[in-house]
Amino acid sequence: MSKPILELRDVQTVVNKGTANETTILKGINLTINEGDFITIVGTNGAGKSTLFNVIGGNLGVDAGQILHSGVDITKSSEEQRTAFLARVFQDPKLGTAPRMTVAENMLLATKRGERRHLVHRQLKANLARFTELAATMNNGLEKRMTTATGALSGGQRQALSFLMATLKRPDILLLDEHTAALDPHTSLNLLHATNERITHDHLTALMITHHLEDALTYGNRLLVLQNGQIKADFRGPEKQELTVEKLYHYFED
Ligand SMILES: Nc1ncnc2c1ncn2[C@@H]1O[C@H](COP(=O)(O)OP(=O)(O)OP(=O)(O)O)[C@@H](O)[C@H]1O
Repeated sequence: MSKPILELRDVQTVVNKGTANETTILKGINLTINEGDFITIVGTNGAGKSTLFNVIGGNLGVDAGQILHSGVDITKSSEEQRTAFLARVFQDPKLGTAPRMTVAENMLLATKRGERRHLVHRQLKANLARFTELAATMNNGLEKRMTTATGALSGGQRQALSFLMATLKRPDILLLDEHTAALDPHTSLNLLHATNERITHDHLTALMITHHLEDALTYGNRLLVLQNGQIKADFRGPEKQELTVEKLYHYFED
């Protein structure tokens, strides 16, 4: 049986505390994520999806409740500490890569996620063949640009690189925050296929926020609907397989 890799127990997050704008964003989130879960997350604008990733990633503190990683309480641990076991890919292709460094240099840095990082050129040479092979799995010509500065890549190639970097050193938890939303339909589909391949092949545990209901249905073994800071539905296995866009769409109606 799969083991819980991440647990959120009655997590609440309040912003603008003590002011007239005080708002509770996450209103008691209870969530157990098992090893190998690939969870897609949908919900209306402002439902709290990115905030959920922020509290998991440690970018935002919690005001009540607990977060556990493999049974260990990490509620108070910093964002930096969590990078040892967690990786995140954002919507913006510019985030997650160093623009002046080459593709290969960025990949080398990514192998040291969660450690003190510095580039050793000897290691670059030793890893180049492996990095090139990995880049080729992205199916977008990234492997031909290993010595190109990342800032000169297309948005699709840069986002593919961000994804590769997030998974190069196996994370216990991979957070995908609308990571294909800024890409054109073809490039987006290509990255989604590559994402699914990597998650399935490496048995990664991943959470993926998307506004595309078809994608939320197609990928993963679980689907969460977030509404107004709460988990409104949690579909798994056969229940998820039987879901349709029409049924899911009801959650978006007033
Ligand atoms: N640091 C913050 N300070 C004040 N309000 C915040 C903060 N972070 C999030 N919010 C508010 O909390 C609510 C949830 O935001 P969040 O970005 O998590 O929603 P979302 O589901 O990711 O939305 P979208 O689909 O538009 O990306 C929004 O109303 C947002 O304005």
